[in-house]
Amino acid sequence: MFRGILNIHLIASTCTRRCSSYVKHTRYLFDLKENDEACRQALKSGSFYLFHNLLPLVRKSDAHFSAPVISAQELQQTLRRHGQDEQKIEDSVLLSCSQSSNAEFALDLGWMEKGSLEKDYDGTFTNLAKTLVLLDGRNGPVLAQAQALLRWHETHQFCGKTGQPTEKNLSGSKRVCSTNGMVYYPQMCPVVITLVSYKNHCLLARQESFPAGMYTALSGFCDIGETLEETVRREVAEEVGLQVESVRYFGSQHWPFPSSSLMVGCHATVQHNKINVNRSELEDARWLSLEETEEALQRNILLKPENGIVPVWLPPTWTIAHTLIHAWTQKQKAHSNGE
Ligand SMILES: NC(=O)C1=CN([C@@H]2O[C@H](COP(=O)(O)OP(=O)(O)OC[C@H]3O[C@@H](n4cnc5c(N)ncnc54)[C@H](O)[C@@H]3O)[C@@H](O)[C@H]2O)C=CC1
Ligand SMILES: [Mg+2]
Repeated sequence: MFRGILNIHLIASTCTRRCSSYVKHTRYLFDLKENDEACRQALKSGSFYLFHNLLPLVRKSDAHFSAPVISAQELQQTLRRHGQDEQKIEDSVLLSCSQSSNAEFALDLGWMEKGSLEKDYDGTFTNLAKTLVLLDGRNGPVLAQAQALLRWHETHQFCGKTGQPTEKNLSGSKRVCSTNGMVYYPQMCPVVITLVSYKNHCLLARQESFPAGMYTALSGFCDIGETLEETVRREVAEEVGLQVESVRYFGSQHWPFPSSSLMVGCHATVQHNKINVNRSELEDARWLSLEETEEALQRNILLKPENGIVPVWLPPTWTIAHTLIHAWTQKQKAHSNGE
């Protein structure tokens, strides 16, 4: 009894500590977003992810990529060494801040010479679409966020109404029209990603542009006026000719392609398994058994062909596609164990 109460007390105090540090950290981030002076101070001691014309700086080791984090001091030295104005650091956009209140930014050095920057930082500015699935841990989501935000700023330099320049606030959380004061905020397109299942099989598909052997769940952009459930039903009907029976929300993730999307993951069941693949949208779609899906989950990187065929592999563990498919296998196993 005493132990039980102690445990509850410990859980409650750990939660209070964690919750209060979360709140503190969130309030600090809010201040950096809104207050130019606070952000200017944070830029002096922050950490930076570097880009060159929207290509992130990465370092390769074996088959994996990681993104180097550059300190404000290192970045200032680089700018000085190349005879550049240190004020250019203020072109950065704020990404987040660590628990120790160290702010993280992204900066596009597209106006500088690419080769010499790569030499300075012992890395390469690489196509994110090609490296994203090879990035581990936190690197994938952070570069996805950074590229999407930098791209939004690059493509929103003028007001859509007056045609006059817009100005970035220091953190990059908005742009304001220099003449009519209209405020623009970074935007994301809602996209549904749906794992369709029928009994103990799930449906995976691929587009021609995917790396060889990579399959994933069905996805599609929401049309204006649609609910998420309506998008799920329409996309499944359009892409594989099936009628959805039930839809269940699973989770979400930001995705940087083609510009910036909010991926909304759903599970859906269908009434029968006879698919009619729309070849203008998909190269292939196929039902995988629980065992086949579990094997595919173990492979989350492009593999060498076996007898001329690349085995089915799935996006990496940190993607919504992977977690959606993994959750389905867990549920199937629990179901077959009678849980
Ligand atoms: N994070 C993840 O795990 C996954 C992410 N995705 C992402 O989902 C996104 C959408 O998937 P798709 O099957 O290609 O969508 P889709 O099935 O809706 O087809 C794409 C087409 O939709 C049209 N479209 C409508 N609204 C659009 C908009 N706002 N932006 C761009 N095109 C629009 C265009 O004609 C485009 O060619 C892709 O960007 C893809 O990278 C896809 C699978 C897994
Ligand atoms: Mg699609």
